[in-house]
Amino acid sequence: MTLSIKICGLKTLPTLNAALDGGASHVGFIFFPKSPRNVAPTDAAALREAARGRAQAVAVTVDADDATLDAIVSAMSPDMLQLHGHETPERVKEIRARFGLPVAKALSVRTSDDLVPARLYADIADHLLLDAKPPVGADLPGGNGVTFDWTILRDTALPLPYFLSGGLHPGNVAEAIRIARPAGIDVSSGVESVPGTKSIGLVHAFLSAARAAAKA
Ligand SMILES: O=C(O)c1ccccc1N[C@@H]1O[C@H](COP(=O)(O)O)[C@@H](O)[C@H]1O
Repeated sequence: MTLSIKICGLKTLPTLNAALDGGASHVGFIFFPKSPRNVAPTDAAALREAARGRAQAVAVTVDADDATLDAIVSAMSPDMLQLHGHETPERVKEIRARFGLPVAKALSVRTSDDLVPARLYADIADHLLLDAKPPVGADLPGGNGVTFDWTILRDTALPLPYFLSGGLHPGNVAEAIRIARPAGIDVSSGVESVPGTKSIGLVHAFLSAARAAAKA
């Protein structure tokens, strides 16, 4: 199986290079001012250039309006958009048509009921991204380091390939892959030393654990 591996919330060249050298297929940049991983479009553009030809650059946004998306897309030309808010199927369709880019729609998951809306995005998004529901009172819709019960994915046929995310780290990614068999995995806080600061050692450990599990 070819597993896509996304390292998200990158802000610096050394950590981007760790992700690229370790074999990440996707690198993610967060455009959400409340996040400790937020980057300015111009900074993301420089990182994106460094990744060009080596990994897909993903712009992560949360209920962004057209002007915000225009600024991000024109500054850094992402390969993919990750919509991590409450974007409706109509809004996802509009964004995909406006930019002509593949879209991953994030869904917040706690129980199998939370997978039901996936069908609404079947002909509209290119991928799903299944993240755990944020804890009550959390400031962020993602990047909270929370897992959900991966076994619910065994009994549910989803209409699109999906990235599994939420609370993954070097110590649990192999089990997550074994249970869920996702098309891709995505990590942010699980490869950080403190929120917003990636650890090169953890990035390498995550990538090698994920690559080994994908081969098993
Ligand atoms: O990481 C963030 O700060 C963030 C902010 C706003 C939307 C999404 C965000 N990150 C995404 O959250 C998931 C899971 O993160 P974690 O591994 O549990 O920390 C991941 O898909 C990130 O792309």
